[in-house]
Amino acid sequence: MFKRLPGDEARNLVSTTPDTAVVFRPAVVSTPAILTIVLLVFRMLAGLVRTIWRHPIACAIPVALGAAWCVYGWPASASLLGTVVLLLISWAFLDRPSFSRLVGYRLLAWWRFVWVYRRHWQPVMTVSGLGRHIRGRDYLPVLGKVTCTSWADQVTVRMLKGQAVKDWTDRLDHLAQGFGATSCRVSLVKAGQLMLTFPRNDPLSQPLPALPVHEEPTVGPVEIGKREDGQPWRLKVHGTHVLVAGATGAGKGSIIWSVIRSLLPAAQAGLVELWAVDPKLMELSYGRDLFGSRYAATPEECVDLLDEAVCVMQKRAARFAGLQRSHTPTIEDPFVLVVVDEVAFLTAYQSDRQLRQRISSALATLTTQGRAVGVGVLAALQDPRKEVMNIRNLFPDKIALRLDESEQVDMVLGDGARDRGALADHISPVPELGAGVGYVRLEASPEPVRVRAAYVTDADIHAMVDAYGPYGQAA
Ligand SMILES: Nc1ncnc2c1ncn2[C@@H]1O[C@H](COP(=O)(O)OP(=O)(O)OP(=O)(O)O)[C@@H](O)[C@H]1O
Repeated sequence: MFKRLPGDEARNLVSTTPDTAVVFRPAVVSTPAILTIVLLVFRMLAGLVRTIWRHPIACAIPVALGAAWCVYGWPASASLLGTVVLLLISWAFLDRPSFSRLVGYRLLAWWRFVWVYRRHWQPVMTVSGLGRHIRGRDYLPVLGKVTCTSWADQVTVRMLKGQAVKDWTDRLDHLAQGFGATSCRVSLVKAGQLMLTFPRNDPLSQPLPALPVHEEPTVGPVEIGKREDGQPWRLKVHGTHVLVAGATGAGKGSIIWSVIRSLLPAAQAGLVELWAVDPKLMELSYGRDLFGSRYAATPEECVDLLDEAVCVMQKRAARFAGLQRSHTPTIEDPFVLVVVDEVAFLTAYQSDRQLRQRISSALATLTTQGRAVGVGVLAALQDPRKEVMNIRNLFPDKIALRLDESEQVDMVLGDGARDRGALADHISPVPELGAGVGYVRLEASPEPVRVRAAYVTDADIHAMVDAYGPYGQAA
């Protein structure tokens, strides 16, 4: 691609007569005009066919208007145009979602393609270093299709040969600023092709109220909030263990309470048992009656409760051995969810070494062997460093809420998560804007997804205790 051009040889010439200028004249072969014209006409025709093929309706409208003008005169054409506009406006008023999907977002995508991305493509690529300017020629990544959703623009890009995804993830800020967005995310579509996501607005900027409790008992995945793409955020709790990491005030409580809230009907039906380990004596004590006797606060109580969970797990494992490899919740063998608020109080900050070791080993046993027999752990943690939580990798699912340092993002979500756009250290510390907002990795994709948990208020917890408290007493 970057073959040396004949002109470059001039600099390698050695002249034996220094006073004589070396003049290099490359041979010029003139292309016949007819060939250039044929090529241009062919390109125009190909472009026309491609446009008609891709946008048949958008092309049909100006053709019909033009035909009406020619055949019946301009008044007919103008009234046809007015009718089309009126129909579109009525459609937009009557059925906004279908109008947006079929017309609105397509028009917006076309406009953003022309006005934002194509217009700024060359300067952004060159300045950010993603394009190359070599010997007078620009080599730029190819801008593909632009698709608009309710909250973001998705832009497909063909990378330059030899570029890596990392070249792009290293320049997220350049891309976001260059195209006037607040952030940018990069995902690989297929070899050599990327999708850039530029949010246009933030659908998670408003706190979400607590979600209604569905009467139907379910062990999950349980709905606990909203994803950035507008879909419900469902968290798997049965058959896994979940670690929620977030700085103080990040909203860990909203995830814990949203999970508990959605499991209450199943708990009432006897399919789930909620066990609470609350060393901070703050978060879970608020709905203490929901846990009945399975509530522990002092370090001694906590270790006893965790040991009891290990005991339940081991008894089940002994019964299931050779008979079944996965757990289905039943009244005899309900799903046991051990909720631990601020797990570091029990592991890193516990001064009694013996207790600390017992707690760590109980947690490690539960997280390595519990999920197949229906014992899960949902733990919250402020500081995800290894010194504080050396078993964090035993939790298959992790949620990164607002974190203090950028390095902590990869500690929670795995290597490269921050490069791919999980900017958990950029989440606002203002509770209304950022509490409960975080990033998760869904099973189907390595790309981090931005989410917000619904906020379960103190009044909601009281109402939950009133409605489902008897379950706790009975447990
Ligand atoms: N999902 C949410 N949406 C909106 N606001 C929230 C949400 N979750 C929490 N908040 C607000 O943020 C404040 C702090 O939340 P919370 O106590 O759950 O944080 P935390 O991460 O548990 O902090 P800590 O570790 O200090 O206990 C709450 O008092 C509430 O006002």
